[in-house]
Amino acid sequence: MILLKDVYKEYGKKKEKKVHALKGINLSIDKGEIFGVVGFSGAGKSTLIRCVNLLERPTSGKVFINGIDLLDLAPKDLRKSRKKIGMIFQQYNLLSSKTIFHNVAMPLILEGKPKEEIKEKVEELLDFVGLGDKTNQYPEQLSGGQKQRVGIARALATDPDILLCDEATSALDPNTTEAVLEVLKRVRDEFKVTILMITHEMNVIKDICDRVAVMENGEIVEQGSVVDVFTEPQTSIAESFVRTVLNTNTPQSVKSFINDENQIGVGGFYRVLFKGVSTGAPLLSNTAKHFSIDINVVHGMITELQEKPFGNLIVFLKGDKEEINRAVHYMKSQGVIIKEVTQDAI
Ligand SMILES: Nc1ncnc2c1ncn2[C@@H]1O[C@H](COP(=O)(O)OP(=O)(O)OP(=O)(O)O)[C@@H](O)[C@H]1O
Repeated sequence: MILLKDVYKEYGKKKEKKVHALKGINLSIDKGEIFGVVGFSGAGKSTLIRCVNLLERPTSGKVFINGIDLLDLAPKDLRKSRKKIGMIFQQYNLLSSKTIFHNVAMPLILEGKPKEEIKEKVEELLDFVGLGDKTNQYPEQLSGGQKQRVGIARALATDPDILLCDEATSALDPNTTEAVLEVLKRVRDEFKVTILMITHEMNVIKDICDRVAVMENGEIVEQGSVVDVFTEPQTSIAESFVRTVLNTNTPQSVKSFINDENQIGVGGFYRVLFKGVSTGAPLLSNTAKHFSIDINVVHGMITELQEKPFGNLIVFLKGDKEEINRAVHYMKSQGVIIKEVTQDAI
């Protein structure tokens, strides 16, 4: 559906002033997927999303949409392909002097569609985003979340296959963000639209994305399913983003309590990750029954990822090393991920 191959983007002409905004991006996004790109300011996210519809032309590389390389197209064919790519923006980009109806109708008016067809389509879209009663109002009369829903309705007017979301919820409060994300989920489910969203908010990725790529300094440094990246981030930057929403670290007050080895005894700290079904099993009590070890739960959290439970526990396994190894082996066989960690890493 969306395929970026070795995409580079340089800004600036003079050698000493060149900015290498994208340095060889390879990305493949499937039809009907919600794909998130996260990164700090300046990582290259906006440049990346703007290269997908050629608002920015890559310096080199290829951009395939539905198997067609956009960079090979003549201007007329490019305009046609672009109609299949909708976009929504952080600042909504609505026309303040036009009504909500007119804002959503604009792409269809520009296409020269008949009035009746436009009316039917716009009303249907405004109903879809829950703003059927706002048709005659003006953007300034709406809240931020409502404006963004108008932006979504406008982007859907040309029946796109792809929706690009550029920090679409960054200006919104958490409740409004949730409502807009719900609409985006329905856009994917009901219209089968593929969604590429860039954000610096990891909670947005957690709430609606199927897969995520982490960008740093013009490169994708990590990508994978949301469950994999959240549960086992491979890079420190991915880990720091994950920590902004899943605080798996043991609070300092608990850490100082267990600082004294005499209090905890001989053994080791382990991080236990439960994904999906394994979250419901009474694993710790079974392990304590079967092996001569004590299990002390130091810290724990349970949340939901991709509508499945995910648990992260820090435990101290106390006892004979051989017995602990056998217990760890048993827990692994029950489908959890368990790793010994140093006291500093809990
Ligand atoms: N039109 C431009 N001309 C020159 N440099 C640019 C231009 N647009 C972006 N850049 C530079 O390219 C790099 C990547 O910028 P980009 O806006 O893509 O990052 P970003 O991750 O989207 O950041 P933010 O979250 O702050 O928008 C930055 O160093 C930026 O200064």
